Amino acid sequence: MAMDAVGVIGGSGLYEMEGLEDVARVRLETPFGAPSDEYVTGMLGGVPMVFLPRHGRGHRLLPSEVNYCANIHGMKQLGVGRIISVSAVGSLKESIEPGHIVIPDQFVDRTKGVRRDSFFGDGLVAHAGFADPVCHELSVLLYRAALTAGATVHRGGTYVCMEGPAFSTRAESFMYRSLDASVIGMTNLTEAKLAREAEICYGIIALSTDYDCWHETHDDVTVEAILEIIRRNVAMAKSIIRQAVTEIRAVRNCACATAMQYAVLTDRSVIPAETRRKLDLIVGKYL
Ligand SMILES: CSC[C@H]1O[C@H](OP(=O)(O)O)[C@H](O)[C@@H]1O
Ligand SMILES: Nc1ncnc2[nH]cnc12
Repeated sequence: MAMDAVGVIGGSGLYEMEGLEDVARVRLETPFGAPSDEYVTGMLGGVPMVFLPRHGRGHRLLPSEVNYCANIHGMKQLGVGRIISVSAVGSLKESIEPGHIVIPDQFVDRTKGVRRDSFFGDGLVAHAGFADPVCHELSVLLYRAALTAGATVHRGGTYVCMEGPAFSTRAESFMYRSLDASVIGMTNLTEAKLAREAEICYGIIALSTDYDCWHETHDDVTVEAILEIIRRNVAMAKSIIRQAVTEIRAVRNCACATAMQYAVLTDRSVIPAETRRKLDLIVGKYL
């Protein structure tokens, strides 16, 4: 059996992935609309890879405007079994300094229902288990790869996913700290939910770029400061990916691949034909 591809979703500051062989650009349509940009497919150390810049090339899409459903559906169409997200995050802990890497394993949802975060609806009800929202095996792999690549890396932690686009108020930032959350960003929770529904493993390389606005002796977050830290650390993120890919196994042994096996509630006889068609790639095998 051919190996599943590894998808990389590049966040702020990561719009291209160099070093792939046999590169092709693929423009896809999905039943959920258009993805953020063309996918780039290629090979890395013998592993099939698919890259997509989350906000589009040129960073054109707000976190709330990204069509996450289309992005994940496109990854599924291209045979992706694991997604590595690369993201910029604000730090909510003193010990997570700008320039450090975090591999988050939990989320707090502060999105506002503006963005679509489920493939389901339109006559088909399903509830995915999301107690452990990222793939443990993939996260361990990313943690080890980050150590090998020479990063200062924090294993685990809670990612607060806010709606944006404005950054947090100081009161909000203090509130997230009181929850013992580790980092804050605007994108990853939505992707993790959809990846779970699509039975794709999801793991995060989060680059700490700032101390948000809670720190007494560091400046409040600005885009300029974020971009400067990303510029200095983007090579590290790419080297973590390259390292991780060399150790990825052909077969997935985690629960992600069968996550939706018992998730569909709707009586099969009442699912509208159009909805069946739309969701065929996601849960067709269970209907
Ligand atoms: C660059 S400012 C805030 C922006 O950066 C993060 O993006 P991504 O998660 O795609 O790396 C954050 O979530 C915001 O979208
Ligand atoms: N402080 C912050 N808040 C939200 N998203 C971010 N991305 C990077 N830094 C951030």
